[in-house]
Amino acid sequence: MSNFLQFLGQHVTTSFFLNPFVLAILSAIFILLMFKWSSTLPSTKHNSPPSPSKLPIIGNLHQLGLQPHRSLRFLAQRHGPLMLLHFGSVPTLVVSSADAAREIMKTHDLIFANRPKSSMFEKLLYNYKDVSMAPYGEYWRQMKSVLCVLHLLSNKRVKSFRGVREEETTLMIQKIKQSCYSSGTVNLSEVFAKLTNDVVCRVSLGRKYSGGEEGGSKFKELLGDFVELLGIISVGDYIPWLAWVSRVNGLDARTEKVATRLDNFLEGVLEEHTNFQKKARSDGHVSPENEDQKDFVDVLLWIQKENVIGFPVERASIKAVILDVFAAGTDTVYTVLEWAMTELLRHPNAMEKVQNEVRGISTGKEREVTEDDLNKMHYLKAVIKETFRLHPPIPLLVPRESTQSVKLQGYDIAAGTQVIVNAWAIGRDPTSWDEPEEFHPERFLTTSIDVKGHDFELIPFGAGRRSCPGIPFALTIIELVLANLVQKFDWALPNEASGQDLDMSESIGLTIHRKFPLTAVATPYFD
Ligand code: HEM
Repeated sequence: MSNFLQFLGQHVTTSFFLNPFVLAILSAIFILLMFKWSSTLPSTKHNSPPSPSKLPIIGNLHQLGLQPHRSLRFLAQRHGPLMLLHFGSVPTLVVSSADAAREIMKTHDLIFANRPKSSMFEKLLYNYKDVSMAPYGEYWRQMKSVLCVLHLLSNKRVKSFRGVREEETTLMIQKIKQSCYSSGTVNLSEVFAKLTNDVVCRVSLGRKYSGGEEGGSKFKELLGDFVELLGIISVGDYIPWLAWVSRVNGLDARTEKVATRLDNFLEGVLEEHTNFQKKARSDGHVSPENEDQKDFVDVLLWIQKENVIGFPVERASIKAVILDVFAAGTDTVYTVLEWAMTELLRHPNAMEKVQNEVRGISTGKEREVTEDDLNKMHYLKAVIKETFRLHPPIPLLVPRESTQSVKLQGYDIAAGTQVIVNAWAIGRDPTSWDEPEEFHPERFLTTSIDVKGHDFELIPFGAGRRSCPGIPFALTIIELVLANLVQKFDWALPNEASGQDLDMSESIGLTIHRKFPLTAVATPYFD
């Protein structure tokens, strides 16, 4: 054996390797091995989406301005529908076309199903125990599909609140009539804010907490603080070593105070419900017929007690879900009503058409618009869609985050990239819409495009796994209120102003409503 090795050592190294045929084979094997090795290395050529130039430390934060949806559209017009920005140290992909949004929310929906962390949401929503900001995973899946979609926001449950919607709409109409007779004008923004707040309070907590009722003004003020804080970005989220700023400027203390006050309030509500249920049981008043009178807290406590969904629901989860409903369901609905009436006042032709349609359909003895009539009101629905297109209440939707690297339209997107979809810019994209800046509800009479997340040109409620579960809840109340307003009154602007004089400035924050309240003159139609 040792002789053989010696032989190899002497001869194979010389004559064998000098053989041209062996040399050719060895070279081919070497090239193949090199090719295979290089293809297993991470690609050094990373094709990032185009980026505007950035500043040290803050990145592109200075380019967001007070109205980020407008600033980001401006940047996208120069850099393209997929654009990579840096918010401090956080890479942020900005999506500004229907095609790019489809890639994120449909083709690669699973990869983009996470939400980025936010210290504000963490503190206010019980460490992400809610649905909207919960990280993607089993907890979120159970809470959303079983709890939200099946038990709280199902069509059946939404229908069960029909009485609440109709009562509150009637009260709103009475209030408008009173305003007409007393001052001649109506502050519609105030009317819509009260209406949505009262409906959401009754549906979720079982009773109203607005001015006049017990604890009302305190809760309203607290809710205002809560929604305002959700719209504030804590600097430490984007520049971690500056997290101390929120401690020094009082933001942390304010957030903790609001979180504690909200928790005390919700504890009181839960206690009240538990005592009420105990009493009802001991009085023998619990029966399946009561199902229709259950509010969200009742349903959640029942699910917790009976272990209906197969996993334990913590008390913190119940409180976080209730806060989600307030955060997601009040300002958004009120905003749509405010912009819809603004646009109708600016466009008398559209106002006349929608009035004729609604008055023509609800002609019964009582002349009441009922929810059964709404499906026949195609122009009304077109007005609402057009309002969503021009004024999506949350113009940049709710941010997503990628959980793994992915290629999008030829660009490499790294895992952990924050994603912002500019639904406002997509709704005004001239490649998808004719005369995109014009309010033109007729465009929806000849197309099947809807707001429900299947048509990426119009995605005010998002799309895919993380899309909004509150669409039936929101649309039913918006349609009912708008139909009643245009049926029961003729509308004009104060001092005979023309619609085109109406100030269209937008507020700042997460939900974009009018900067100045909408005031109008209402003349009762039937009196
Ligand atoms: C006009 C009214 C509303 C608008 C424009 C709206 C819009 C949105 C948007 C843009 C998202 C994020 C979607 C995504 O990431 O793809 C969302 C999520 C959500 N919305 Fe709404 N929403 C409205 C009403 C409501 C209502 C009334 C409720 C409940 C009563 C609700 C509950 C939620 C929840 C729980 C989520 C989180 C879903 C998840 O992360 O899986 N929303 N909404």
